Amino acid sequence: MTPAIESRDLGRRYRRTWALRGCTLALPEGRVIALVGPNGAGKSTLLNLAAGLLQPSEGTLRIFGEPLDDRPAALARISYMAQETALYPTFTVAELLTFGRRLNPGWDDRWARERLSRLRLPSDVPAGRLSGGQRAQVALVLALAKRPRLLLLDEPLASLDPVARHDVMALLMESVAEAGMTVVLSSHIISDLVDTCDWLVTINQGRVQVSGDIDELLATHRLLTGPREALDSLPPRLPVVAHTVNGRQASVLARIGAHRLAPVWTVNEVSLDELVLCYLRQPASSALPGPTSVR
Ligand SMILES: Nc1ncnc2c1ncn2[C@@H]1O[C@H](COP(=O)(O)OP(=O)(O)OP(=O)(O)O)[C@@H](O)[C@H]1O
Repeated sequence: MTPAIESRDLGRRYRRTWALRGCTLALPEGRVIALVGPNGAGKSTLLNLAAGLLQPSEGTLRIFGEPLDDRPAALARISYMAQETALYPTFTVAELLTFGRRLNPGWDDRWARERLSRLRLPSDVPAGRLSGGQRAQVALVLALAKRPRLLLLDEPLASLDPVARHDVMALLMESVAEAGMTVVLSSHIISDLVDTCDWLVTINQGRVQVSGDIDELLATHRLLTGPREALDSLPPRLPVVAHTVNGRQASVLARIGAHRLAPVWTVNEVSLDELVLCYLRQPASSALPGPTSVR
């Protein structure tokens, strides 16, 4: 299957600083993809490149198998909700809908109106007077009404209270189930994404560390605990993501695969939170499967 997003050695720099470098990825279509990384990791840069709002400084990027271009037909397939929810503050919700309808050939006006009224979002109030949560919901409805094949969301939950977070995610998941689109959403809080995403990308200091199916990542990573002397007995080729030594005890997060371990190790499953945290604490660790790994 052609990946939704495919990049090879993609990089973008601002003057001398590389915001993203050596990014080789193949993100499958039809998935809800979590893009996780600390502040300044390069998440927005990658999303802006995928949305066609930034040009690469090096490398290539394909969306649904085609190089990015700015023809209306190509851009119509992509919706992007940027970090600072960019709704024109003086426009009412009704005016924003009209705006969207006029600009987007595939606009689903009936769906958007029905959804806004179900969410009890007022249509005659200027966007600037809505609460942060309401603005996020309106922005998401607008992004979805375009009927995109690829939806890019840059920290859609930032600054929302728990109820608004829940409502925004519920709206998103309902729409994903209806439309079967590909969604990439960034966050630095993995717990927001655990229940919704099925593919994980971690990005750290401008580099992609992990890209993989979440179930598969959880099935292949294990947390090992044992005496510190046993560290020397670990298989030499075992991919170790991180290890810590506390007194006489060692803890190791490793991508186990078919490796056999000495019986001194206690082997436990790892949660997605723990897995992400370990990778993000070790910028040099990588478990990136190659670009051909899409199934
Ligand atoms: N317009 C710009 N000019 C100069 N440097 C920039 C610009 N935009 C981003 N950067 C730098 O590029 C790096 C990656 O930034 P980016 O916004 O992509 O990170 P991020 O992972 O989205 O961070 P956050 O979680 O804080 O939003 C950072 O070091 C940032 O300072």
